Amino acid sequence: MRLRFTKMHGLGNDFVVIDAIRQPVDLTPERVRRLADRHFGVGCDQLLVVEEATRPDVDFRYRIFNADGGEVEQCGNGARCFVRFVHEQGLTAKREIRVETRSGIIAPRLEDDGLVTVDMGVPVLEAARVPFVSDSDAVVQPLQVGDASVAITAVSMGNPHAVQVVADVDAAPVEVQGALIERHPRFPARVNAGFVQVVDAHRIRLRVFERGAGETLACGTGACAAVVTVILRELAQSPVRVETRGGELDIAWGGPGQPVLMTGPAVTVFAGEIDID
Ligand SMILES: N[C@@H](CCC[C@H](N)C(=O)O)C(=O)O
Repeated sequence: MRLRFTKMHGLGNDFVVIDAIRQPVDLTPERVRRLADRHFGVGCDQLLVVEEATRPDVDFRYRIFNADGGEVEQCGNGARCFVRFVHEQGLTAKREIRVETRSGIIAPRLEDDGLVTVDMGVPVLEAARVPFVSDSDAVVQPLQVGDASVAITAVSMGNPHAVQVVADVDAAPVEVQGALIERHPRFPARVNAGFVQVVDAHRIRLRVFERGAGETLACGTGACAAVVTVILRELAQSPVRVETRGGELDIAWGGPGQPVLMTGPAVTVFAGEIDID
């Protein structure tokens, strides 16, 4: 199978984007892993597939696969790249679009300055399985990770995140602890592990060990989950600028029951074709 693809990134979280509207695409987990391979394929953290909508009230369907081949529910940096892709490819002229994902509909908007704002939906506090909680036990929970007991907030942004607050994100044991948290029995579907340092009421620093991809330079849904966490823990207030190793994102959240708005860049790097068996 010969596939046309576009390589994109959002703050260094990189993607292979495939148009499945204008070419036949048949992906298996093995093919995803080969495309994502940085030595034998194109290389990416996630593969994004753009498809026709399956319902009349949305413009497109968008599917997300981690580098390990697993299909997942949501991807924030990918959502921004998705909008830039459908514009650059002439698939739509709309600046505000509605997109089906595995975890529901999101609404990204291409701004006049080229940045993209995405309504990422209402976060859910996993411990309580409700979007509105006042119970602090549900906000901060102990998790035994190897020899350490860490205090996590389990937030779903459509996909799962376990966020902990650390004193210094550069010194945080992201690789070692992130890998243990990703596969912790508390999260049967595995989880993205976030490490957040509060700089001041409107600025945090973040690293994320992503499920199915390892540590990435930035994670959009991770940034949303981190902001929800620090606001619920009363360590910060909306809006919050999130510093990642790949750059900065702006996140606004009005509190429980409200959607999270994420604004940041999306960049096209190159396009190509690849033969994949
Ligand atoms: N990098 C993404 C998240 C991609 C999916 C994640 N690894 C998961 O398994 O849930 C983002 O920008 O949100």
